[in-house]
Amino acid sequence: MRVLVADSFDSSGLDALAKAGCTVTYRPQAKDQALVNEVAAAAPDVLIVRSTKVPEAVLAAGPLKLVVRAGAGYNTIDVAAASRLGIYVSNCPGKNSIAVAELAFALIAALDRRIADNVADLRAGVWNKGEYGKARGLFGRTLGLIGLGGIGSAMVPRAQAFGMPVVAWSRSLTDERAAALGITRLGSPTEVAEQADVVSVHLALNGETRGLLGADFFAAMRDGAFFVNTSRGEVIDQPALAAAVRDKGLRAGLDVFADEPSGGQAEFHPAIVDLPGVYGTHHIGASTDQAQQAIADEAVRIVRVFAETGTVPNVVNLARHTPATCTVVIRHLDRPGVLAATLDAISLAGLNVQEMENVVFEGGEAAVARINVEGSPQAAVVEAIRVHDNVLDVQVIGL
Ligand SMILES: NC(=O)c1ccc[n+]([C@@H]2O[C@H](COP(=O)([O-])OP(=O)(O)OC[C@H]3O[C@@H](n4cnc5c(N)ncnc54)[C@H](O)[C@@H]3O)[C@@H](O)[C@H]2O)c1
Ligand SMILES: O=C(O)[C@H](O)COP(=O)(O)O
Repeated sequence: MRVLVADSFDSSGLDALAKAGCTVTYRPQAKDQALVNEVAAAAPDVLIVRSTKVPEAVLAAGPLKLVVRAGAGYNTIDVAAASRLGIYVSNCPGKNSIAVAELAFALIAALDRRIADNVADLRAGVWNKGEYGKARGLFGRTLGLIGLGGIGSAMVPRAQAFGMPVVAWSRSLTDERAAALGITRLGSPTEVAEQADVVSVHLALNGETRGLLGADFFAAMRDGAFFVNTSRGEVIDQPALAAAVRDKGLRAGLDVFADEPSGGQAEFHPAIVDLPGVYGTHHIGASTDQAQQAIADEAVRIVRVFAETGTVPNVVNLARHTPATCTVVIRHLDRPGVLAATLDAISLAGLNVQEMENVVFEGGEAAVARINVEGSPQAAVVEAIRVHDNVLDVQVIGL
């Protein structure tokens, strides 16, 4: 299996891929047209990336079968194009959650004590205990979480260790899960904004979450509250946040920015980072040795399973629902030609097969095929399948 790795990747992962028999091309700097050229030249089966953008031109440049996002968020991959081209997209869910939660807490503590300003003043020869001695402290202040997936969940025990009550909004959070976690479930992001002293955002970026937190959300936040975003810059309306920083004394810790560079070094100067009270970091949430090792292990596991079984762990772009309207269940003797004849009958009837499986009973004498089709097989089609010498029984179940 040929694997192109187009981002920095833990060396243990490169070694493990080679040990698994993969031919590995490592091009951590390949971006844009250079990446298109690398895919065309290396003809990889698998592309592994971190934040490197994977547009349709990259997907179409070679015989790719699988793109592995060595991380959590896959918004930088044109998933719709991958789906059209029949290319799997997988990610490594949960493997960097602790690292990101650690950074979010580092930002929260840094905002409270204004650590970055402390450091800058001291380096400039200014001693100012009078000013920097004014901090409210975190104990007893409420943390509001928006999104309670891998990272949001990792925030909860950390907040509890700091003595911070937690309120949260997440589309799938139930009262039962909230009670089990020892947190309070709220009904909307705005309610979180109203009730929290510190808000931390942990949403995936997609069509529904882009720009989700705008002027109304920041208007609902408490004066002087803290806002931390380690998810994606595009989830928030950055000018609205900047206005809230200026007008109501919000402090913000931002690890991610709209239109940030996808590589390790570049010119980049978003206006918001110049505001007093805003601490920006360089999209480093996942960048700990521990997290990158765990990510590499998972990316290698995905490639190995794919190479060894043809199935792919953690796929994010399989259809959740197909247009199938019924399942044709064929109990048959496990002989060559049964499935071919069945599919011929289905095809001749103009029915479109959506999904299928065939399971074999112990001993290998008999098997059952389940074929989900779009459309209703007429009695004649069912009979055409049933008359095959090795078919025992045919049943049609509506979906
Ligand atoms: N700063 C970093 O280095 C860093 C590292 C890892 C992840 N991230 C970002 O953080 C995000 C969250 O990571 P995670 O590991 O917790 O992912 P996750 O998939 O476990 O959680 C995603 C959360 O987003 C919510 N969500 C998704 N679509 C939604 C929608 N349409 N409406 C409402 N809620 C929706 C989910 O319900 C879930 O709560 C990632 O998608 C990624 O963008 C950043
Ligand atoms: O979604 C992720 O996993 C993070 O944003 C990490 O991005 P990175 O791999 O480019 O550091």
